[in-house]
Amino acid sequence: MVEKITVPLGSRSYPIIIGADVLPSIGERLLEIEFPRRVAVVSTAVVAKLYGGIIGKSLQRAGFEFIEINLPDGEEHKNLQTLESIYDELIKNNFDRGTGLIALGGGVIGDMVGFAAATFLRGIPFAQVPTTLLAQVDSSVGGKTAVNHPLGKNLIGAFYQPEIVLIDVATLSSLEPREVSAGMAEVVKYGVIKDKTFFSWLEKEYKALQNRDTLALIEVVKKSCQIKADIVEVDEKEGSIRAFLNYGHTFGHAVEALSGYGQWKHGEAVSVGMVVAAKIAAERGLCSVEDVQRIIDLLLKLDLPVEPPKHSLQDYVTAMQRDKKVKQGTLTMVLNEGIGKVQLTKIPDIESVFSTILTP
Ligand SMILES: NC(=O)c1ccc[n+]([C@@H]2O[C@H](COP(=O)([O-])OP(=O)(O)OC[C@H]3O[C@@H](n4cnc5c(N)ncnc54)[C@H](O)[C@@H]3O)[C@@H](O)[C@H]2O)c1
Ligand SMILES: O=C(O)C(=O)C[C@@H](O)[C@H](O)[C@H](O)COP(=O)(O)O
Ligand SMILES: [Zn+2]
Repeated sequence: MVEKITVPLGSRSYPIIIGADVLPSIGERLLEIEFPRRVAVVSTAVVAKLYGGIIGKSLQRAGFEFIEINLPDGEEHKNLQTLESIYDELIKNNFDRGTGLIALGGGVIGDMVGFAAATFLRGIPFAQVPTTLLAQVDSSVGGKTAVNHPLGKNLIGAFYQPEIVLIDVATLSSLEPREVSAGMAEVVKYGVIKDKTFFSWLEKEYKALQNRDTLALIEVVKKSCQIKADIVEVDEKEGSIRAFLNYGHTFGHAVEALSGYGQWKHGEAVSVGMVVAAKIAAERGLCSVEDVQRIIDLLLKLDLPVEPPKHSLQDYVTAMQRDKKVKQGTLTMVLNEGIGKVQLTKIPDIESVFSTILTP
């Protein structure tokens, strides 16, 4: 069974293919969309060892010429130095405007390869082949590409859409349980921002997802990609409602940067960030304390953290002032109205708002 969702963006529209045996047909699927016949498969050693062979065979069968580039693994390597190593390989191998990139891996690989594709020769086509739950439900879709700066997450990047997203949920069988939980944080986010019924479904079905039941995984990936595609269709470059997808990220990104990239998984930091956002929402009467508790309970069931790491209030404030939703010095946060709906709220007084939440 193969599901297909379209991200409708006019001439830059693209398909998301979701199934449990998609990798062996990658070559044919890239031929169908007239992807360049000379490509670089960019991955990490771990993922290339697991899935590079299947992809290589499929590309070869379909007549593609390809090279493989393996990058160092982990959030701590999502930076300009690693990006430069991609350009180096492409230039050494004479990649030109008739070539393309394939991002094979988690969100770190997808974000970096997307940014390399956006900038190399001012833009070459790329395909997303996400292999973590987080990348399948979120990062491979929507065209946000970036690297981190030591002082802040994703501060250097571009909006650049892939030509296709090829999702094989069978790749999730080799994932560490901690990575499944991290991906589920972004899934919970979709329930809180957009769909109360989906949130309730997650409260009931979370075990099937943790056990990696194939049908449950396809269902959750499909639902998540559809919610994201619907938002991106309306607001590709975050002029308005796309910011809803940033729920939990203002505080989450501060946690990641302050703790040292890689110490907290992105999904774990978002988990804590959602709890913080929900508590602020409750303080302002936007949601009830029962709603906050429901969010906490679901995150705990998914083995996700709900308490922030200890950093000074001033460090948190400084980090959050670098959020991309700060304009003319004022932060806009995404706050939940109950469960299933969010709003954008200006926070001119970050320090006083967060001192109430962070001080026990
Ligand atoms: N662009 C976006 O819209 C967007 C959305 C959400 C998150 N992100 C970014 O995504 C990144 C997090 O992505 P992530 O959680 O996938 O982390 P990740 O890319 O670091 O992958 C997690 C780990 O899983 C390993 N791995 C990948 N696939 C595997 C598989 N099938 N089997 C076994 N191991 C596998 C990787 O080697 C890595 O060690 C962050 O940098 C975050 O900022 C971007
Ligand atoms: O696609 C989006 O828009 C998102 O905000 C999705 C987030 O899950 C993702 O982590 C994104 O990279 C954060 O964006 P940023 O603009 O805050 O860096
Ligand atoms: Zn995220």
